[in-house]
Amino acid sequence: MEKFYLENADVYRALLKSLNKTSPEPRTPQQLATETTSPDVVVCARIRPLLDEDVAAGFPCAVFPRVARPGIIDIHDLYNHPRGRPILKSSTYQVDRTFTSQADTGEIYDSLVADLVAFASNGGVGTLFAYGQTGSGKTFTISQLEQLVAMSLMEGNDTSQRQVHMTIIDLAGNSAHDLLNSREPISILEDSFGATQLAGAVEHQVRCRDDMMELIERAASFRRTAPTLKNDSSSRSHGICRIRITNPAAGPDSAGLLYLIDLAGSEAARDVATHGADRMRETREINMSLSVLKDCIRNKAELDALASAGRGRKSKQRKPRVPFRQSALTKVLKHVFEPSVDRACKMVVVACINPSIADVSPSKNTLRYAEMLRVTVPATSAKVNQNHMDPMAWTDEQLKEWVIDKSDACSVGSAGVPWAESLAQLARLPKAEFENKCPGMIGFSSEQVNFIRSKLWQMQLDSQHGSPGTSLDDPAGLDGANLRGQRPTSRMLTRELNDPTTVPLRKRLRPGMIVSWNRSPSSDAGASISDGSGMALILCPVQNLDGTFIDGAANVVNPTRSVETGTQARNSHGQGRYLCGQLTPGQVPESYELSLWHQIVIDVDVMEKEVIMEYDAQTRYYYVSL
Ligand SMILES: Nc1ncnc2c1ncn2[C@@H]1O[C@H](COP(=O)(O)OP(=O)(O)OP(=O)(O)O)[C@@H](O)[C@H]1O
Repeated sequence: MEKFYLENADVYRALLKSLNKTSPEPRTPQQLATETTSPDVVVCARIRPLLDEDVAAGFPCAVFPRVARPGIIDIHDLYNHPRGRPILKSSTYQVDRTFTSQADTGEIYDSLVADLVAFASNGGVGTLFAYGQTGSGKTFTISQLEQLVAMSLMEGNDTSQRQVHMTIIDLAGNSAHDLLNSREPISILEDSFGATQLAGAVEHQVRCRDDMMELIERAASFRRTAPTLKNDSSSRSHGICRIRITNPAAGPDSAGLLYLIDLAGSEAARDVATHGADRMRETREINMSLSVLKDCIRNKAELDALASAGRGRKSKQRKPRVPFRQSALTKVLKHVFEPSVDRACKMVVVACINPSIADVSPSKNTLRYAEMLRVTVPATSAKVNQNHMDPMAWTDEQLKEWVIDKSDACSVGSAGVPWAESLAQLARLPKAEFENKCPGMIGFSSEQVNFIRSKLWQMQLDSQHGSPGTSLDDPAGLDGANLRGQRPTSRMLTRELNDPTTVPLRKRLRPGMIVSWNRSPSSDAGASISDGSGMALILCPVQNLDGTFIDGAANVVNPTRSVETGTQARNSHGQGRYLCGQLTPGQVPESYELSLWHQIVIDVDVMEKEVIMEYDAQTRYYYVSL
């Protein structure tokens, strides 16, 4: 085939010239107007330049990214027509971003990886995969990105506060080796807590950029020498660099992970032809692990999209399964793929392409694989879901409008809203990153940022649980006044910060809401409950109770009488009274414990306001967040 390409190189160039004038618009994968690609998985292609040896061999370039349509790539192959002159066979592929042969690795870093680093620094899990055939530039890309990551991680402003640990391994089939420890074999095990452990791998703490560079270089030298030791294993193994970033000041929950992965690639047909049985088995194993990886990336993105749309629990739609246990590679990446681990994850896939016509076939395979990783999810648009109360259903424009309205009092115009993320992404950011993004970029105080975040979640929860204040006829609900063009003044914003809702409390009461309440001095209810916290979690309206029952203070509760106020209920159905669980002060300052066994009936008349609290899984206490 190579001989055919070389003999017909001039014919090929002439055909390309005529194609520019007459070729029809190539077909691109269709996407419905109501769909979008997953915001958490970005798939891009990097086309490396033709190397000197490619040029010397005389193979022309066959891969052409479209200038006017970023993300679309044409591959023009030369087909040996049995009855006449060779003809062009063109195929078109679509990815999210294309980096042409002129783009340097810094451009990839700035547009895709810098975000992942910030994300991991704030407690998220960021993963970058480089994929492509042998010689397409995976190692070139990953090693330069590792150096740029080292520079940005170790030269940032807050290096004194964070701790960075690094592990680099390579994985061939089921056998793994520590590249920072003389290729010592390691095991991939699941511990009794279900976490994947790289047993035997040494995790190195890095304190400065030089430390990190030295480790990167050490790992690279072990990969580089491997081909002579182990039959070209550099291209037949997955190279995994794991960077764990912790910030002791922010607590154990703040630990983030950044994975930079140089995937074993598909091989050119000319290389496969000379393979023996062992090498063919290796190739099969690689293909299997890449196929499992594809399923994991796709299904995880679909699961996340379902969760973002708030349909995870209710929908009867079959939930995609993430088969991460089916290969050693995805087992190592359990943090990324396990659905039960509700960690925010972002992925970037760089498909590396060799542009030479001699390699069109593997280049097409790489781009086909890249296209399969682009997951189409329902667009979070108002057209798809008309529930205005659910911020997850807003378009980016609606989110920005809402934030601009909120930020009016801070003199920030539309240009000041910098988020590239959709709300679905934004709301799922780790809290620290959400806060990092907001105040620095749009001039909000930390109190205002907290308010915005709490409010977004409050609105989303309201919309899912169908709270009394939510209706399509009254989309204003909690915030309609501001969304409908009435610009908030700083006084309004301050008032909202104190009282986060503009709809009366009694209209918004719902199970799960925490309220503060004022116990009347005449009340005997709760007398036996030590030190009432003045806060309670609403369980259900009293009228939902069946007959009388005994509360936590041994009072007999009758749906028609109020235990708390001791007065007759406003009507015979017991409306206006709620069975609540008490929140009592915890051991840690400013923490509260939910005591469900301390149940009490509270009249709405003595409820003061909603309190937004956050649950901390480590201490098992609630903390007031607003
Ligand atoms: N963007 C680029 N600009 C210049 N040279 C490049 C670029 N990408 C790759 N190269 C060169 O191409 C050659 C092959 O690249 P590299 O070793 O990174 O490929 P690979 O896909 O990792 O291969 P393998 O799978 O065999 O490890 C190297 O000589 C590298 O310097």
